[in-house]
Amino acid sequence: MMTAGLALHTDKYQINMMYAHWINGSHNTKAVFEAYFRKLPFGNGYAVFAGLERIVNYIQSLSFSDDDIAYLAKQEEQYKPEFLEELRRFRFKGSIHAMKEGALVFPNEPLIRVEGTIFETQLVETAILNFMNFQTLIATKASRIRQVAGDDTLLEFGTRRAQEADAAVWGARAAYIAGFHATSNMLAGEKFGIPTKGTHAHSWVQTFRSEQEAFDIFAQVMPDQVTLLVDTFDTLKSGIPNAINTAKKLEAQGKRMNAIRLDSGDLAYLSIQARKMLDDAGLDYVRIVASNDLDEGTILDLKAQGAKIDTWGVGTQLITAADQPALGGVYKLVEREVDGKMVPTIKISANPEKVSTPGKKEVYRIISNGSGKAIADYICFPHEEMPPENGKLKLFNPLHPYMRKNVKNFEAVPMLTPIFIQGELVYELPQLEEIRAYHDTQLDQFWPEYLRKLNPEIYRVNLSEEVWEVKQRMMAELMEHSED
Ligand SMILES: Nc1ncnc2c1ncn2[C@@H]1O[C@H](COP(=O)(O)OP(=O)(O)OP(=O)(O)O)[C@@H](O)[C@H]1O
Ligand SMILES: O=P(O)(O)OC[C@H]1O[C@H](OP(=O)(O)OP(=O)(O)O)[C@H](O)[C@@H]1O
Ligand SMILES: O=C(O)c1cccnc1
Repeated sequence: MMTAGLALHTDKYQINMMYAHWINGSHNTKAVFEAYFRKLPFGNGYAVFAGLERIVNYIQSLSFSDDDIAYLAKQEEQYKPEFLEELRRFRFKGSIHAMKEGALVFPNEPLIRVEGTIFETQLVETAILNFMNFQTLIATKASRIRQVAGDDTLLEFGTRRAQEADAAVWGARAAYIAGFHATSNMLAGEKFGIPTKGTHAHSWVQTFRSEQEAFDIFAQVMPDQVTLLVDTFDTLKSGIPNAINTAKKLEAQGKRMNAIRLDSGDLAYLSIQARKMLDDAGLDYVRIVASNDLDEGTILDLKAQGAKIDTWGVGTQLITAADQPALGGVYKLVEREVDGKMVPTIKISANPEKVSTPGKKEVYRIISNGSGKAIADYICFPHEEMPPENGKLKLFNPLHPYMRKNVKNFEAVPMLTPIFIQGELVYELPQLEEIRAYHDTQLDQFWPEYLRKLNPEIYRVNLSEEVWEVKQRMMAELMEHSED
């Protein structure tokens, strides 16, 4: 498990740029970077921001150990010893603003803003993107699964097929933020306080002379918690009848079996049959858990088929975000120091969508006072007054001029929260339950058309006129220069 000692969890080019800045004497030049993604994953209408706690842990313990320095000293770049001494003294002294975990977030808005020297802001790029991209991706995937599952219980079962330990543990946390109810991963339970749940494997049944014996023994050990896996031999002919026998034996002791688990075959048909068999035996309280490569599509389909499943165990498809295994979040320089003053900077691309938006920016969520619902996200410079003095806000999309809207009677909620100010942690990390509750209030702030899984409405993310003008001016200037 990767814990402390993540200073070298960065790409070599960051160290090389730090070195070149140091040689050049420009390493203390101030810089502002913003992290954002350009495209929502899974065709969803929103993403669920996650990763901040890991980022905070990382920044707080960011220092180069003796081993790190020794390793750097061996590189073919032959970094000078004085540079390595500089790294040995290194502490992050910059400022970080970020969305809160559980926030609904949208393309092209800054999710994390990092300010400091070019030296420190460059170093942290790789790890910040790594944590933000993965955890936001899994939280968003979990949110989609939660939508189709309605009020059913969702268990995260992915560890054995996750892309290694960190992904399993932090992925379990991301899934919990977005509405999963428990995880099978005990370390995630211990570390974060996520409720843990477990049934048993086929091997439990296989180690006994009979399925009945296996069920009875397991049920005696933890009677009220027990969930019996019924598909080792024949679900309808042996698994469910044996589970019913066990449940009856428990009843005779005044105890109640929790559930059965189906893990193969036609889960719609089998769950309907199982429900009937359990109900006919007077066991209407015994619930039905299903697992087996479940995903949002299969769950939706199973529900449409009338499956009688109360609890869904979801592993591989969730923890690997199998239908889109990466979120393409980027970290772009938006301001740099020139002669002691901060000036906006832009990155041009042949693809207009990839042109970065210059200048350090704030994000406001514009909430209608009438409906309490979000109207748009509004990106402006920190010096721009929000809400404007006249109380009116012009929302415009210069690429689609017909999409103009004037809003009055709104609240402008600042979305970027101070996390570190000049190296000091100023944010109290919320309890996981608070994050989960915050996520629910976030969902409540959006009309259903933005939340639906299929072909959601595109939520507005608008630039202020000033930001737009600066961007246009800088693009035009660069074009002029390139024509020379
Ligand atoms: N009624 C159903 N409608 C749609 N999908 C289903 C239904 N029942 C099960 N599934 C899904 O179909 C897939 C079936 O997987 P698979 O072909 O491996 O069969 P299996 O029953 O698991 O067989 P095995 O016994 O070999 O494990 C799983 O992803 C499962 O969730
Ligand atoms: O299918 P997933 O969504 O990834 O969910 C987790 C799966 O992992 C287990 O199977 P596995 O064959 O690994 O072990 P078992 O012997 O306990 O069935 C479990 O029975 C589920 O089928
Ligand atoms: O508890 C379970 O049933 C479980 C846990 C992990 C993976 N599959 C199933």
